[in-house]
Formats: sequence, C-alpha cells, structure tokens
Amino acid sequence: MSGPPRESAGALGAWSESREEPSDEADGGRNTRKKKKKKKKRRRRKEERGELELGASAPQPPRDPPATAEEDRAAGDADEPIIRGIFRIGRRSHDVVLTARRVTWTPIQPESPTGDSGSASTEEHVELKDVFAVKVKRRRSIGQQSGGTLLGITLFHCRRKGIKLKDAEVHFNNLSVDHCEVWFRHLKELLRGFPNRPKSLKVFVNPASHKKEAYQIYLDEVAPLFKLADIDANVTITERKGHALAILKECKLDGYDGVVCVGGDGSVAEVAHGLLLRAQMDAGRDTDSIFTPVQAALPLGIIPAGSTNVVACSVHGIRHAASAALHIILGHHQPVDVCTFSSLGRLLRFGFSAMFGFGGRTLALAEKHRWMPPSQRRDFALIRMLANLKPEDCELSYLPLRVSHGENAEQTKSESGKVVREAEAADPWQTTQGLFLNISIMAIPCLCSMAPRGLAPNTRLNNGSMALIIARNASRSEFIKHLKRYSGRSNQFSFSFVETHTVKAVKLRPRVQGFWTDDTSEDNDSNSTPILSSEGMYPWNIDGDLLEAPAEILIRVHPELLTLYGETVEEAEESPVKCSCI
Ligand SMILES: Nc1ncnc2c1ncn2[C@@H]1O[C@H](COP(=O)(O)OP(=O)(O)OP(=O)(O)O)[C@@H](O)[C@H]1O
Repeated sequence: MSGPPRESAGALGAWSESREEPSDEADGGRNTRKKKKKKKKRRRRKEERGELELGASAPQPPRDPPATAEEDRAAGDADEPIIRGIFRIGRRSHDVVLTARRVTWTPIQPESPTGDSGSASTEEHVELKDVFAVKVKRRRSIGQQSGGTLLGITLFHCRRKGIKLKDAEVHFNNLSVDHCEVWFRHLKELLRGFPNRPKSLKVFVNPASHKKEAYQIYLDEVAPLFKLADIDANVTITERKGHALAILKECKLDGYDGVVCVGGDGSVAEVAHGLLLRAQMDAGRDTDSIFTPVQAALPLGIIPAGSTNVVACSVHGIRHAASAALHIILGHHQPVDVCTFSSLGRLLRFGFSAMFGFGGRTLALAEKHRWMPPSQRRDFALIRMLANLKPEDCELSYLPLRVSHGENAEQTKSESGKVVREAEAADPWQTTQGLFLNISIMAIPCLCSMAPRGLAPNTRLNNGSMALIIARNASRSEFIKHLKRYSGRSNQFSFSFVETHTVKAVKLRPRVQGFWTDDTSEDNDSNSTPILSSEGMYPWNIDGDLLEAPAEILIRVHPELLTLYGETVEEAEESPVKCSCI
C-alpha cells in the first residue's frame, strides 16, 4: 500500500473496540426485527436510487455486488469503481473508492473562501490481494457480548517490509449502519473471490523444538491472525517423534485446506514426508518399488520455530512467524520440488535435501549428545568432526540435467500438468569413485542464516533439478575455508576439490564395509583413511534429520511434488551468522 495506515500491535490486542459482522447483531426483540425489515426496505429503495453506494461526490452509477472477484476481473473492469463513499480515516474525511483490485482513499479538501484548492491531496490505497479480513467495528461496554454502537469498518491487511510481512489495519469510520453494511458486503464478496486462501487447517506443533517455545509462538503470533482471518485451526501438539506422521497416515484430510507445521526442519521433514506418503497411499502407489509419486493433496505451511529452519527460510527468506502465517492466510502457493530417497527399490522417505559424509556424521554425533542444548551440541559435533576429518570411500553416480532448447526438445510436465521447463534431455549416468569429504544433494536452495544465499545457491525451489555438490578429499584447512565461505560473498565452490552439478538423480554406494568406527579421538589426525562401517549403516543428514541407511541410496527429484505456503526468495534476509567454531 502507498501510505502508512496504523500498524496493529498484535492483530487482536490492539483492537480496543469490539467488532462483529452486521449479521451477528442480535437484539432478539420483535420490534427490532420489524424496524430492521422497514430499514431493509428503505435501504433497498435507497440502493436502487444509488444514494447509498455512491456518496454525493460520486458520479458513477451504482452496481450490483459482483458474484465473485474473479467474475469481475474476468469482465476486465478491475479498476472500475464498484462503490464509493465518505469515511473518516484518522481525523479527516476521505473519499473512498472500492474497485475489484483495491480500496483507494483521498482526503476531502475543505473549500476555502478564496477558492484556493489548498495543498494537493495524497491518495492512498490498499490492494485487496493483501487484505485478509474485514470486520465491523463497534463500541461495546465491558461485558457486552453483542450489539453496541457501530463505528465503521476495519480492513486488516498485510504490509511488506523487505521480505517480512506484517499485519496492519485501516479504520474506515462512519456511523451509518446502512453505509457500512453495503461496504462490508462488497468487501466480503470480493475477498471470497481470492483462490487458495484456507478456511480450515490442520496444525502440528512440536513443543520440543528449539527452546521449547513453538507452542507459545503459535499462540502469540499465529493463532490471533488465523482467528482474524476466520480460519478454523485443528491443533495437535505432538508428543513424540513420529506422532505427526502417524496422524497424517490415518486422519481424514478432506475437511482441511492445508496443513501447518510449527517447528524446525526435523518437524517439517516429518510432516512433508507424512503428507506425501499419505498421497501415495491414497493413490494406491506401491512405495516398495520404483514409482512415480503423486502430488500431496494439501499445501504445507511452515511456522519457523526450530533451531534450524532451512525449509521455512527458503520460502519466506526470514525466520519470522507472522510472515509465515500471513503467507498461509493470503494463500501464497509456492510449488516445490521434492526428492525421494530409496534403497534396494524401497522408499525410505521424501525430503528436500541430504548430506552424506561430513554433514551426515556431524549430525549423527550431535544426536548422540541430545542432552546438550541444540547450538552447543551442533558446535561440539562440528569441532569434533573437523578435528578428525575423514573422507568417505564411495562410488557416486549421477544423472545430469542438460537443458536444450532445440526443435526436438521435449516438454517436461509436472504431475499438475504444468510445463516446468522448456526442454531437457538426460545424459546417461556418470560415475565417479574415490574419497569424498562431503556430498550434498539439494532440491531447494536451502537458505539459512549460516548461508544467506543458500547451501545450494544454484538451484531453485521448482526448477525440476537438484544441486549435487561434491567436496573431494582435501586438507582440513582447505575444507574449513570452503565451509566458511557459505556465510560470506565469496564463491564457496571455487576450490579445486569442489564440484557442482545440476542433476535429476544420484546414486551413492559406500565402497568399504569393514568395521564401524565412531573414533573421534584427537590424536588421530590422518584424514586420508576413510571411515569404515561394520554394520553397513551410513548416517545421512536428510533435512536435518538423521537417517541411518544401508548400502546404496538412490535419490530422485520430482518436480513440484509439494506446494508450500510462501514464495520464491533470492536471498535470506536474516543477519548472516558465522559459525562461531570455525
Ligand atoms: N513432543 C516431542 N518430543 C520430542 N521430540 C519431538 C516431539 N514432537 C516431535 N518431535 C521430533 O523432534 C524432532 C526435532 O524437531 P524440530 O526440528 O522441530 O526442532 P529443532 O529444535 O529444530 O530440532 P533440531 O535441533 O533437531 O533440528 C523432529 O524430528 C520431531 O519429529
């Protein structure tokens, strides 16, 4: 919007006057009903004469309210005034115009006796695509449940500050019930025309995330906005790992418009996996064989409340619960590519990103020290693994993605049927083997405060490919330099031991199966001896969740398999955090 309407200090809290919709007004008395009937008649007659819809200053003819905003837009008159009237906004009277696209208001200049027009009046507006609630504003005495003196109507909308979204409100004051009711009706009707805005959500809150404040974040920053937007939220506070997954496998999802996860990456990964697994079950897909997955039935909203929030940051650009809630409320849909991780033909899980080698082993070590606070155990594991840096001996195959724009180019379609790339052709599998310090496979950019441009800056949320980042064996100091560059501006990939590829699939097979060692003793500083595993289990870091996987893993990308609430973000707006320990 162009001007600064008063920002709400927590959408509900700042609302000192009571509010309700006109239809909720209840006095119960017969006389009142009669009066209402008469009033209605009078109003209808007035409407017919155009006296209500258009103020004295409005030359436009009255119009019927649009059946839906889309119909109106389709008629190509999105900028045609639908209704016009006078409201007080702040201390001044304003000429207010509603179109299918926006509400615009201009201060009414008092005519001066000298005929001067005075200073130029500034027009302000709010786009309806940013408006998420309209309420009737009334003054009620303490304890009064209904009725009350009507004061006007209030629009609640979303304001952008960089990539941060904030809720704000504009009060349109007018004591005429008829006037306000007509405006209210039109606004409600127009808002109903926006697609994707959820009315009912299934919410999972992980109370154990980060500093155990996820539920409080939900109560303070999200629930009030959902209430304002008339969203019905069914909340489950998860009791253990796997709880959300178990519910998603069995619960009825028909009544919901979306699923929301309040937590960190581990919780998001579990809910995303659950939603996608449920979609495969409903579609009768056999996940014990190579299969083409179907899209998740519902979009997923992420309220960041964890110690790592890479997925949330990739679609919001910031760890900010209110921004995330507003993306959900306004129905901002962002299709996202998702990977399947399978072994011996069986699906292990769905996910957005994976790390093998240093990334996997560091997480495995951190998980063994769960009793430590999250940041402490992460730093501890990082230092221990760097001190004992060892490569993995494995065979790595990948299917590169080659984009061609020639005549023979095929069109690739996502499961939704949308063309996701102009053309591409896959080269045959390429295979390399040797010692690797770390292998990252990422279907989304993975923005975070440690890497504002992303752990995989060369990939996009829905470009139908994955970034494969290979760090071959190198000295500890070179590897640390490579890691440090993620938080800065220098290219983290400009090292001779680092390779990046754009791929459709990756196969990774650890080559040595000797004995397991979790030996991280400081005196062993040789980083040329590969890590051996006796149990044939290798730790993978999949979206911050530990997966102990046997043998060969196949990772395939599936374009736009899941829709997240959010949008494409180029760079995280988090203040960059340098890892304190390297
Ligand atoms: N009530 C619970 N108690 C313990 N763990 C839970 C509970 N509910 C869910 N979990 C699990 O906790 C794990 C970590 O949660 P989440 O990622 O939200 O928090 P986090 O602080 O970012 O954690 P991490 O530091 O492990 O990334 C998830 O795998 C989730 O399944």
